[in-house]
Amino acid sequence: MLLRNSSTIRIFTSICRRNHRLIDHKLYPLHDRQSIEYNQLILKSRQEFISTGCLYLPHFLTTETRSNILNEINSILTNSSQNLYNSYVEHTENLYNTSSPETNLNEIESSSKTIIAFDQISHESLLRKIYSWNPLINFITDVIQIYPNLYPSCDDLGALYINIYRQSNKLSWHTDHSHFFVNLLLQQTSMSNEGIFEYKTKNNNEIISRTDFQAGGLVLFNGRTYSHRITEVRLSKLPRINAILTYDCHPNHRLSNYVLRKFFGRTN
Ligand SMILES: O=C(O)CCC(=O)C(=O)O
Ligand SMILES: [Fe+2]
Repeated sequence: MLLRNSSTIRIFTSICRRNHRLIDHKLYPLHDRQSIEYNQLILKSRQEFISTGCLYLPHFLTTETRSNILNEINSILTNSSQNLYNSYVEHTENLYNTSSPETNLNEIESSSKTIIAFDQISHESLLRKIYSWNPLINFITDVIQIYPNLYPSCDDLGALYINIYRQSNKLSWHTDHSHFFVNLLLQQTSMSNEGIFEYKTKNNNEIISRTDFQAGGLVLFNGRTYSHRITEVRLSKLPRINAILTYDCHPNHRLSNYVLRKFFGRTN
């Protein structure tokens, strides 16, 4: 019995250890929630998130993890590109609003990108491992401190998805429903002023342009309070690629059919 228990613990520890090696665990000791280093990281991260609405953790993924994930994505792109959804959305500043007859045409923006939905990402994918890795969920819970618990979404399409911004793609100014989104930066464009994440400060006086963002970083952003956008990719042959990880305070979170149709072009 003792033997079985200790071998179960060994297997469990080795799975956890393998997962924490996917990220730069020396810089970000998410696996060691009791440590002083972890608590210092929470204090610093929370301060950045609360004061600016944007927490940026550079070099979050190891170079190897990022390149393996990009290989996974390239194989999805070559094997199923005709099944991927090229989303084109017209929207007001609130991305999720149904446009009403009263909407002034000048207020309408448009956005376009290619999306790889959750059900198109393989079950063995490293992205899925990172998405459901409990230390990451605990870390986000500890930084945000709005909800006692966060859970991976149950949505078959929107739980975890990949955005690809190619030439002429962009995401116009908008705010989100959710208090936060988690964004893994996987590839930046080859042009320093294209496919850039920008947001407005609270009183909309200033636009912050995050030209410092690099592939491999993790971003936690308060998209409900701060209007944000991705600038157009014009000349870059290299698309901007990023993954959105959706967590919610309810364990049974799903997107509405309206949102699914709008963003994924289908409901299942
Ligand atoms: O693709 C991005 O980096 C931003 C995504 C975003 O703002 C959104 O999906 O609401
Ligand atoms: Fe957004």
